[in-house]
Amino acid sequence: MTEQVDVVVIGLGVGGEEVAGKLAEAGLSVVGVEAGLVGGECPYWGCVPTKMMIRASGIIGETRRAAAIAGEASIRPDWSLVSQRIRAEATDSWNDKVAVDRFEGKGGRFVRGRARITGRGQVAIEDQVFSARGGIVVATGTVPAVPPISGLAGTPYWTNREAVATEQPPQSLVVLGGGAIGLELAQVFARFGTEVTVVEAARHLLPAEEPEAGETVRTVLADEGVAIHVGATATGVSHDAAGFAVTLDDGTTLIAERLLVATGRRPELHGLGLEEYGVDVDAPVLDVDERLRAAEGLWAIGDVTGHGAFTHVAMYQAGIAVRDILGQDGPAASYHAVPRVTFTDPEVGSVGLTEAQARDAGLTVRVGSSQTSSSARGWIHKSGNEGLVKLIEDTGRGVLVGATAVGPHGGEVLGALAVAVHARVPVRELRQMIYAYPTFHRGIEDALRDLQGPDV
Ligand SMILES: Cc1cc2nc3c(=O)[nH]c(=O)nc-3n(C[C@H](O)[C@H](O)[C@H](O)COP(=O)(O)OP(=O)(O)OC[C@H]3O[C@@H](n4cnc5c(N)ncnc54)[C@H](O)[C@@H]3O)c2cc1C
Ligand SMILES: NC(=O)c1ccc[n+]([C@@H]2O[C@H](COP(=O)([O-])OP(=O)(O)OC[C@H]3O[C@@H](n4cnc5c(N)ncnc54)[C@H](O)[C@@H]3O)[C@@H](O)[C@H]2O)c1
Repeated sequence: MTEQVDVVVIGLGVGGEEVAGKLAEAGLSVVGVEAGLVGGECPYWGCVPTKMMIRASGIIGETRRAAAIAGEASIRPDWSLVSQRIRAEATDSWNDKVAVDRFEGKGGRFVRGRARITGRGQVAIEDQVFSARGGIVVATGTVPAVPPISGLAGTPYWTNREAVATEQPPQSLVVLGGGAIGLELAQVFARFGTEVTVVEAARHLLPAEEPEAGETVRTVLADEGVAIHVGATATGVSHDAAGFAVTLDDGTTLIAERLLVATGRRPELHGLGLEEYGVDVDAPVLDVDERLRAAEGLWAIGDVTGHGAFTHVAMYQAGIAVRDILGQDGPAASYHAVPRVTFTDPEVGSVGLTEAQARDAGLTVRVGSSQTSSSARGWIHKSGNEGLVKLIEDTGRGVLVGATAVGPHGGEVLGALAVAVHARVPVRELRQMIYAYPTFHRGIEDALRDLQGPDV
């Protein structure tokens, strides 16, 4: 028996849950299908629990900075507080009943299982089949991209999921990948007493960011005792009762109790039945237009679309897809000012293009930067004041096309920069603004002064 409905949403992570809930509230008959937990990666294994871990490790970091400023302080890190908080407050011990009830309370119909498109407008979950006259929304997210390193497959390596669920920090940990996941978790575990080694294949940590950002984080992590290998490739992994041995291309062998693989994430397009819509399932991402349409009657949102694997991008796209499905007007998707924050200490906030990306795009750029430690607030802050602001101006238009804020509250300083890049505020306007004294965001004014050359 095939049931007729308006829309089927495949995957109820942050993006799919938002679309399905909003469409149900608008009065459509909506089926939401989820193979795992409603809410997806962010609340159960991603943003929320990792930021709880970071909140705790941040207190440890600040306590260790106290001596030079406020007096001797000591702290005995207790992981059980973090582990219990993740279970009690973030994940309900990985139970999504509240989220399922919330969706059903909006009038949605929930189906647990793995969905597959079996024809245009048709979705099957085992022997349940739905015909969606209004269309299908794919919001299936990503899975960890595990590199094909000899010996790795079949070992009990961690991804973010095991790292979040662990009830005690390991004695020692090798982190493969110096991106957002790798560095956030490396600093957390190091501050809780784990001996951590990071292995990053690129020349800098956080290679998607400005090199200065990665270098600043590298210095701070190294000072905190994290061993860092950049430009290093793992050539082999083995595991026995004693733990992991990871061999690098320079012959070094790293020994650790645990191995965290944090080498990126990728959409899984196979097995969804997307061929029914002529989609190339070997492509790296599910391509969508500015209305989030992947084909006639098929929408896709969130990480699967490859426009930035962030909760705020999934939510932003959800809003546009909902409007389009409901036939409402509104602005099309634009990605010229996607903000992103890596919540290390110091935080790395950035928006838009890096200097290299702007030059590669053929823009004529001016670059200005300032060091947090040279600002009044950074000097007052003292320990833990490593950071910078870097601005990328397109001189042709006299606007910022990219910016980075590294430092204490770098992700909050980013707010002002995101407005400037998003709204294309002229640089000459930014220079006439008044910046409150003594804030970290006054570093923006210093960096504007550093932009060399005449104003347009
Ligand atoms: C450790 C970590 C930390 C992060 N921290 C941040 C952060 O601080 N800030 C931020 O903005 N982002 C962060 N992210 C990224 C954020 O979690 C993702 O961008 C977000 O979850 C994407 O939402 P989504 O709905 O696209 O996909 P997901 O949340 O991945 O949800 C997709 C859902 O689809 C389901 N699914 C897949 N295939 C099927 C199928 N065939 N049938 C039914 N269901 C299916 C999956 O089970 C899953 O629940 C972090 C990610 C990780 C891993
Ligand atoms: N604060 C946040 O917003 C936040 C936090 C965590 C994750 N995320 C999202 O999740 C996504 C995935 O995170 P991630 O850290 O896994 O990916 P990432 O792409 O940010 O970083 C992966 C890193 O691994 C390196 N790498 C790849 N293969 C390697 C190998 N074989 N050996 C050594 N290094 C290797 C890459 O050069 C890169 O630096 C991020 O891109 C981000 O969008 C966001």
